[in-house]
Amino acid sequence: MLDELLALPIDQQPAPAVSRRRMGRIPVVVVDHAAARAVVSEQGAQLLAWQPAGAEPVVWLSEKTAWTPGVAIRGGIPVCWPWFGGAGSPAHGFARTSLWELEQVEEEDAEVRLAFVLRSSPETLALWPHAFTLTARIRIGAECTVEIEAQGEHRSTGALHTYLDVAEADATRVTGLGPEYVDKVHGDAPGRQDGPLVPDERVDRIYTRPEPVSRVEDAARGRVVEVHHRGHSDVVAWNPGEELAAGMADVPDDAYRRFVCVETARIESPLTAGPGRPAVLGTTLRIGG
Ligand SMILES: O=P(O)(O)OC[C@H]1O[C@@H](O)[C@H](O)[C@@H](O)[C@@H]1O
Repeated sequence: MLDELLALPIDQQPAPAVSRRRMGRIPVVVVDHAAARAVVSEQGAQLLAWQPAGAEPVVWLSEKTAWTPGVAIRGGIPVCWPWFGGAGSPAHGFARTSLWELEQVEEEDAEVRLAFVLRSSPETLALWPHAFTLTARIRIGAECTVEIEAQGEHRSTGALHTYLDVAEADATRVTGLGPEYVDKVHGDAPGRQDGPLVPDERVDRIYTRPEPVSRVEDAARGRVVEVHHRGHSDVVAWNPGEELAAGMADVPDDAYRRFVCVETARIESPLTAGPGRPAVLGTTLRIGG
């Protein structure tokens, strides 16, 4: 998928290692730098692919993504804001299906930095009655960071909904999630985590006392990916499992075995922005030892 995106015709070249292209009618920014290759969708300011030099791709992107403007893209790191899940409509907020503005492109020796902005408009005010400026800063290099900063006067929930590519979910262990969770598969029942999470069946959990770093140990590939959380109150672990995945038009039937979502989230404790006090949520992916 990354190679396919990198091969799209170029619309514009804002920096030597950065080009703007189009996947269907969705504009995307392609980074082809010595430190890493990556693709970011201008719809949603959504990282779609990140491959540090010498490594295999780190995030999962569905090959059944529709690439239809206004329809959520399945994979990468969707920015879910200003609400998490079904707290409003559309699910996971409007940020992921809105077209953002590419505001900044900086190319350095070690990384490329992109900034995207989404501002309130009559369309967003009809869905959520608050004026806001939401900035997404994305750093692409040996590590990858996605950070959102919300300005205005409001309370919001949200998540950086990372889909991590794993060779075999059954042989994957996720640690650092903390001892307690709310189990969305079983009617929000409280649960206790003993040892690592192995996503070998449907999982939909909000971990409410997570550690600052989650580790995804992909035993089949012999790789560990660290997810460093910043500004979060919760971490969500999600995999649809076989039955749910079979009913999802944008997920190939067996693909639920090849990803696990580890999401940096603010759910139990909303993000609060005020004058001169923006609210920030960030996630950094790093290949660990
Ligand atoms: O299908 P969507 O809207 O992208 O959501 C995917 C999943 O996202 C997770 O964050 C939620 O906890 C799940 O309940 C949800 O099913």
